[in-house]
Amino acid sequence: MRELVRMLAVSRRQWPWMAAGIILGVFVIAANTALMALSGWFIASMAVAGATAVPFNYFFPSAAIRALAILRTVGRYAERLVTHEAAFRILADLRVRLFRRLEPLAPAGLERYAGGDVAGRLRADVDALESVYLRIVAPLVTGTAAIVLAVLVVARWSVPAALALFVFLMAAGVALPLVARRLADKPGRRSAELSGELRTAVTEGLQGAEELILLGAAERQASSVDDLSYRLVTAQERLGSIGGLTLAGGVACGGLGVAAVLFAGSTSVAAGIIAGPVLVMLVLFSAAAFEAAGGMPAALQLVPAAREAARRIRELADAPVPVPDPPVPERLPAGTGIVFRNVSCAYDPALPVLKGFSLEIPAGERVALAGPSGSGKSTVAEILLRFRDYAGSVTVGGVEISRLAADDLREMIAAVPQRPHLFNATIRENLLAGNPKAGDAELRRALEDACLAAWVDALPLGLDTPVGEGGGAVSGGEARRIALARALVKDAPILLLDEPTEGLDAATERQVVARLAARTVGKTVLVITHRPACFALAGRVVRMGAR
Ligand SMILES: Nc1ncnc2c1ncn2[C@@H]1O[C@H](COP(=O)(O)OP(=O)(O)OP(=O)(O)O)[C@@H](O)[C@H]1O
Repeated sequence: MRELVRMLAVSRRQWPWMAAGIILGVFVIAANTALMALSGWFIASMAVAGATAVPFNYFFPSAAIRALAILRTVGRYAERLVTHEAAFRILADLRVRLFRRLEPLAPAGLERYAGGDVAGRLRADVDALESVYLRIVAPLVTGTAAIVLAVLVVARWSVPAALALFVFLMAAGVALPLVARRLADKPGRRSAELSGELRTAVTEGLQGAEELILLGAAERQASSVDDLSYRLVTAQERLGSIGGLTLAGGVACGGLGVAAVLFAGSTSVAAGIIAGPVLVMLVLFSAAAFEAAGGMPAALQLVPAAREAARRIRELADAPVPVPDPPVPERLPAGTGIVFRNVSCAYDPALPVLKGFSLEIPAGERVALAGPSGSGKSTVAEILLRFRDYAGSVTVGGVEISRLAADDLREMIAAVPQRPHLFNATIRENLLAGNPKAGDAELRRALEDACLAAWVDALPLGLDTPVGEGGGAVSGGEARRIALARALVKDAPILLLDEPTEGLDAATERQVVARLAARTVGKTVLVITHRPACFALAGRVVRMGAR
C-alpha cells in the first residue's frame, strides 16, 4: 500500500479534486439510500392508510422522493465528472513528472530497460494508476462511509436490525474484499509483469522484423509473443474468476443481509417498537447500503496490479542519474578548448574502456580521433557530452565539465552521434530541432554544407518531405547528412562528429568534408572517424590504441 500512498502523495496538487469527488460520491450514496428507504416507507404507509382509512399526508413524502431522485441523478453526474477530472489530472501530473525524471537518465541510465518497456511504463503503467483513485480509493472511502452511515441510521429505529446489517455489511465490505485482495495478489502482480514483457517482445519483434525474417527467427519471436500472451491471459482469467466469485459472494451477502435485517426488524415490529412501514423502509435502506458497499471487493482486487504498476514506475523514476548536475553549477566558460587528462571509464568495472586517456584540443583547433573499432572513441564523445561518468579530468574552457550543468554544456556543443536519430517528422522539423529559431536561409546553408540541397530541391515536397519513423523513408547516407545539417543549424562553438561520412560514396564524402572544412573554420572540432578522407577536415589526427 505504501507504493500507492506515495503515488497519491505525488499528486498532492489534485487532492482538492479527489476530495470533492469522494464527497460527491458519499452524497450520491446518501441520496440513493434515502430515496430507496423513503419510497419503501411511502408505499407501505400508503397501503396501510388505504387499508385502515386513516388520513395520510402524501404531499411531503412524494415531493421529497422527487427531490431525492433529482439530487441522485445530478449528484451522480457531478460525481462522475469530478472523479474523472481528478483521475485525468493525476495521470497528466504523473506522466509529466516521470518524463522529467527520465530525461536526465538518457542514454546511460535507460540502457538496462528495453525501449518498449520504458514506453510501456510511461503509458500503460501510468494508465493502470488511473484506477488507484477512481477504482480503489473512491469506492473504498465511499463504501466505508456507506457502512457507517447505514448502521447508524438503522440503529436509530432497530438495534437488532442494525447489528444484523453491520455483520453482513462487514462481510461484504471488509472480509470479502480482503479475501479477494489476497487471492488476486499473485495473479495481479504477474499480470502487470507479463504485460510489460509482452510489450517489450512485441516492440522488439516489430522494430527488428526485417532482421528476424532474414535470420528465419520470426517464427521463434512469434511463438515467444504467443507464449507470453497465453500466460498473460491465464493470469487475467484467474483475476476474472476471482472477480466473478467475489461479485457472487457480494450478492449473496447482500441477499442474506437484507433477509437478516427483515428477520431482526420483524422482532422489533412484533414487540411494537417500530411500525410495519418503517421495517419496509429499513429493508430497502439496507439493500441500498449493500449496493454502495458492493464496489469494495473489486476495489481491493485491483490493489496488487496497481501496486506493481506503481513499483515499476518508481523503479524507473528513482533510477540514479548517471552523471548528476552539481548542486551549484559553474557559469559557462568563455573558451572552447577541450582537455581530457588521465581519463578512465568503464561500463563493466572488470573491463575498462578508457585508461589514462589524455587529449588536448585548443580552442579553434580541429582534431580527428582515429583508432581500432572498440578502442573507446565514441565513449570519449559521450563523456564530453556528460552522458557517461568518468574518472580523471575533462575540462571545456578550463572548467571541469562535472561542475557545469549538463544542459549548459550541451548548449556549447553541436553533435552528430554515431547512430543519429531522426524524428518521425519532415526534413524541416528535423533541422529545426537543432535551432527552432533558424530561418529558411540558415536551413538552406546547412543543407548545402551537408551536400543535401540538390536532393531536397528534387523532392516534390522539398523541406516538407516526411522522413518516416527513425528516418526509415530516407537512405542511411541521407539520414546521416540530415543529422549533420541539424548540427550545423545549431551553430554551436564546439562541433563533435562521430563518423559523419559513414555510408557516403567517395565523391559525396569528399564534397561534404570540403564544405565542412570551410564551414568550421574557427570552431573547436572533434571528429571521430575511421575514414582517411575525413582526416582532411582536421589539422591533427590522434590515434587511440587498441584496448
Ligand atoms: N552502452 C554500453 N554498455 C556496455 N559496453 C559498451 C557500451 N557502449 C560501448 N561499450 C563497449 O565499450 C567499448 C568501446 O566502445 P566505443 O563505442 O566507445 O568504441 P569505438 O572506438 O567508438 O568503436 P567503433 O569504432 O566500432 O564505433 C566497446 O568494447 C563496447 O563494446
